[in-house]
Amino acid sequence: MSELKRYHYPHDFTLECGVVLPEIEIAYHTYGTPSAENVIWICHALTGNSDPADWWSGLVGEGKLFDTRQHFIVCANVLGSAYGSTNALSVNPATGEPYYQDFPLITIRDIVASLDLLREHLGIRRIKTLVGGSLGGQQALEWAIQQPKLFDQLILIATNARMSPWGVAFNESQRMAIQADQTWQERRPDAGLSGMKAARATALLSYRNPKTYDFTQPREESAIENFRACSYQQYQGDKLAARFNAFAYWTLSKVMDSHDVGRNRGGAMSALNQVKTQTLIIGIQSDVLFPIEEQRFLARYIPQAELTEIDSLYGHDGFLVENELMTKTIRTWELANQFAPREEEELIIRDRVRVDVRKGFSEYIAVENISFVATPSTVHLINGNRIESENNLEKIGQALQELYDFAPLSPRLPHILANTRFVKGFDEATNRMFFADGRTHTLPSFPLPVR
Ligand SMILES: CC(=O)SCCNC(=O)CCNC(=O)[C@H](O)C(C)(C)COP(=O)(O)OP(=O)(O)OC[C@H]1O[C@@H](n2cnc3c(N)ncnc32)[C@H](O)[C@@H]1OP(=O)(O)O
Ligand SMILES: N[C@@H](CCO)C(=O)O
Repeated sequence: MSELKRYHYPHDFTLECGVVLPEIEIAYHTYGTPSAENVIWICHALTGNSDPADWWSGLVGEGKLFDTRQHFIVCANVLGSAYGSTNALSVNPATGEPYYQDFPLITIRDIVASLDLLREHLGIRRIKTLVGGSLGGQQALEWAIQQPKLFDQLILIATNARMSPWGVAFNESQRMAIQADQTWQERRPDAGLSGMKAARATALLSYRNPKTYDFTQPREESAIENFRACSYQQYQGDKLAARFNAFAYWTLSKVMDSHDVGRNRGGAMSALNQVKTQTLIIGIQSDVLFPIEEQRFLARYIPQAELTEIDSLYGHDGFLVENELMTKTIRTWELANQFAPREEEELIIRDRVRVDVRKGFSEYIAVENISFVATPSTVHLINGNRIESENNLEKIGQALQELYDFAPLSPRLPHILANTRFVKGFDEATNRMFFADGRTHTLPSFPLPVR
């Protein structure tokens, strides 16, 4: 657990829309002790808060991917949100009353400006990893464009370079639900709350997909009304209403709409090209709100980007739910990053890795069993066996996991694995690996115990 902290910035804060907030407050959490090299900055999504150990508990905590014992983890609540930073319910110093409907238009760039103020306040000069999903990814991307030298690693999950017309339309439909609430123009904290419930229920349709509902809300055989899916939608509206407000929902949906990294920068491609950080992009194939094409677009135009596409029953919300998959994907990428190739190698290796081997390599980590993938259709095992396949590495991985006990693997294995992207050859007789730079490494021979 970590306490909510507050940073008060007592100066004019000029928003992109031209409005000046006379002061702002940023609510934030930190975990761990800072050093020059251990800062991880997490950006939260639409209804998240500044405590990632709360909403991303599968990834943030002791011994987890973002290990609070090793890293200094920072997360700030975004301007306009309901969780402590300046928002529509804050008192407007000019009037002595809450802003309510007068709260101005906020953009991702405004949020990033506030994050950067907090960074300076905390004395952070270098951020090892900047990570965010959805609206969090939009912030992370914008920040990495503005300050390409500040970050070592950038992880963008289920996000995009600019909000699509489809996404804007979803948000507008949700705002229409809020507007239809007769209380919406009233100046009180719970104005528009019923409308927000309908908005959340609508949003759920974009965070999930038909398969999610088939699986989690199956139709009752004999029912002719009051289906499971109905009470689920109602419940989700109520659940958000218990922790959020319509003003914050309205503000942040507009933040999302205005997101376009290409604005006043000659377009998105040119903006993405300004990212100089090693970047991992994770897309969810079943995401209907931030479709996979949007992450492919990011990967195409961010110079040092890797794209991993994952499958999740949960669609867009997969980034909040698929902890194991996220952990494995990010760990794999981080390991490989420790051995960045020289530029001329990069061309050759990346081509091969991207198209063929890389997928296998990722799967290796995911299933913790394949020593390396020599060709797209041949998997070499640590015990010297070999499996031929039609490049269906996932199936092989599953089969292997059922067959072998991988517990006794060498502690040096991660190092070896990280090098596999440079492997040029493997001699099965001697267990020797030949690297692109001429080095060799002999794998320990451990006949793995068969389960
Ligand atoms: C821990 C926190 O509250 S974090 C607070 C900050 N929130 C955030 O950061 C936002 C990010 N989080 C989210 O958006 C969500 O929490 C997610 C996506 C991670 C998970 O969504 P959830 O709503 O928890 O999961 P899911 O869609 O499976 O719904 C489960 C809930 O619906 C209820 N439910 C499921 N089916 C039905 C149904 N047919 N009728 C009524 N209720 C139903 C379940 O009982 C469960 O209730 P509970 O949350 O009170 O335990
Ligand atoms: N479930 C997420 C959706 C937006 O990414 C949230 O409520 O923040």
